Amino acid sequence: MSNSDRDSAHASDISWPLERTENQQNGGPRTSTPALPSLDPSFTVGGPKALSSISSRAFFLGVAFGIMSIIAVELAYLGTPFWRAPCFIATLSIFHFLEFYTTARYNPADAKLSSFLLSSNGSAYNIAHTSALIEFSTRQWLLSNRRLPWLKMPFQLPTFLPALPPEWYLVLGFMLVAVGQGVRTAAMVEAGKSFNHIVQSRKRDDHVLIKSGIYRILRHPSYFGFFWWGLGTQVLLGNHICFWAYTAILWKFFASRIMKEEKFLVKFFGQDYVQYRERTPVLIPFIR
Ligand SMILES: C[S@@+](CC[C@H](N)C(=O)[O-])C[C@H]1O[C@@H](n2cnc3c(N)ncnc32)[C@H](O)[C@@H]1O
Repeated sequence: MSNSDRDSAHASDISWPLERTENQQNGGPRTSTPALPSLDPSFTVGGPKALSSISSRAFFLGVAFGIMSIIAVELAYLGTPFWRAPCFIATLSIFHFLEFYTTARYNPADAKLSSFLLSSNGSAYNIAHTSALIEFSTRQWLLSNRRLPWLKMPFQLPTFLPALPPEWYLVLGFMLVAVGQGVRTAAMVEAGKSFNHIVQSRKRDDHVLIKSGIYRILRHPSYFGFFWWGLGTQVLLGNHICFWAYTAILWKFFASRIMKEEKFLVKFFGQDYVQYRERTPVLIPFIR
């Protein structure tokens, strides 16, 4: 068989249905394509793994990250501290994208729409981030009005209004956000199939005790990461009220979650977990 014969034989294998019909009408070779395997309904519209919804959320987060980063850089260039607000939204976009991406890459069987943690975090989560933006914007607006006396203020400015935090505070904020995000992602990578956004009350066959990588240093690295990331965002914004509110709410949430989670881990892994717990810290203040 010459090269051109081989090419035309191959071409007929992948021909479209219309061409195949013409082939058959002309008495050409009969070809048939195997039927497509039926699609798991969870991947279709409305399902928990709907591919269209997953792609649109990833697109939305990418666009939000891009636009917010450009605005933040522009505002910083213009010398206004308002750049911190779009920077905060950009860090949120990265966080939510990485929650899904890391699950899809290292624990694909568990990857679903809710892995973005966009709507499954409850109203407290949304209220917290909205409050952070409100506190920041209000304070910045009041401060900028104080610097522009020709702007008529509708009320007397409070004299206790805190000024913007110093530069080193900003560096600390960036470091907390970067370290927190890095540690959380590293934990999800290391734990792989054993990582689940929902605390498991029954041991799955593929659930193994992870004591390696970042888990060698920290007992709950993904919680450690989220705790310090959350506080870092408030340091970055220079928020005073939300910083303490985030500290209290996150601390209470993780203290109770760790206690509940460890009861199950002791049930799953027995002495192995008890010994691991003894020698590995959490590094969230006052959680042993
Ligand atoms: C959201 S993940 C958080 C994991 C861990 N607490 C952390 O902060 O990195 C929750 C799931 O991880 C599992 N898990 C927690 N620590 C684990 C470990 N060292 N090895 C294996 N599974 C673990 C729990 O059983 C639970 O189902």
